[in-house]
Amino acid sequence: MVIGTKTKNAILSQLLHIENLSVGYKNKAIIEAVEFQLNKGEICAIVGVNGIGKSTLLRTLGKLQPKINGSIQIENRELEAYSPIDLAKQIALVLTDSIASKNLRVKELLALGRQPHTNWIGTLLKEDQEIIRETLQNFQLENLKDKKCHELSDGQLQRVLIARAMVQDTPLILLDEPTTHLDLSHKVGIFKLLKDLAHVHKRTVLLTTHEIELAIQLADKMLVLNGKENPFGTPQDLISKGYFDELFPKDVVQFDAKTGTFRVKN
Ligand SMILES: Nc1ncnc2c1ncn2[C@@H]1O[C@H](COP(=O)(O)OP(=O)(O)OP(=O)(O)O)[C@@H](O)[C@H]1O
Repeated sequence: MVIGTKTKNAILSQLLHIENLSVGYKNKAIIEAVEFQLNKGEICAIVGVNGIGKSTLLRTLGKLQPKINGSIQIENRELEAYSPIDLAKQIALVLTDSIASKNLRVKELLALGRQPHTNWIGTLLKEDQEIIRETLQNFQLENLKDKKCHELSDGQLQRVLIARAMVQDTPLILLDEPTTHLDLSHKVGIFKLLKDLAHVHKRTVLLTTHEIELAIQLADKMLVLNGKENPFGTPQDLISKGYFDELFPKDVVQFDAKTGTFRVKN
């Protein structure tokens, strides 16, 4: 079979390919038949009501728990085929609540992010030091670099964790609710930072969030977990097909397709 240039380019730019995926616990599926693809340099938000399975899906994509069925491919290779060290070069995981290392200083946490690229005793080469220095600068963290992580505000800690994902230098970054506990301007700040990682630094960014209105404005693609068809597409595409109208009970909130916002029903 001869593959056309267009198809070849599509395969080359595709990073994540999910087919007929079921995730859950002890072989009991919580979310089924998830299908989507993400290209290099795209940002995608996973949304859905409390308890629908957003974190479970993200953890499965990060290989923190096994899938139940279907296929997860990164760079055309099944997730199961990656060794832990190879996977750490493909995926950076940002899970705010589980940071075990809050006693570390910011610069030490960032240095840990280089681990997949350093030797077994974790010696940082000049190049690693330079990446850390540049990232501290780009994320406006220079004045915080000697602070311990437990001394940071939620917004600062979130920026540090994303910076660590950046120094890990992986094509895919997965984040579980990166804007929880933040005020609106810091939520927007984090979303814009992530959009920058995708569009400027060409990382593929996949996050779970309850900030549907921000995601509509700032994400390239969205996956709406609704427990039925779990639609995936551009925010505009999903709006025009009415998927946000059905997300919450209509007698509580109503979606306004013109403004892309939810209104409280009186
Ligand atoms: N370790 C576990 N064992 C069994 N069931 C679990 C476990 N963790 C979560 N669940 C269940 O899986 C379902 C999905 O949970 P999950 O945390 O993925 O949802 P979510 O969409 O991220 O929710 P939220 O928006 O509230 O954070 C829930 O019914 C939850 O009770």
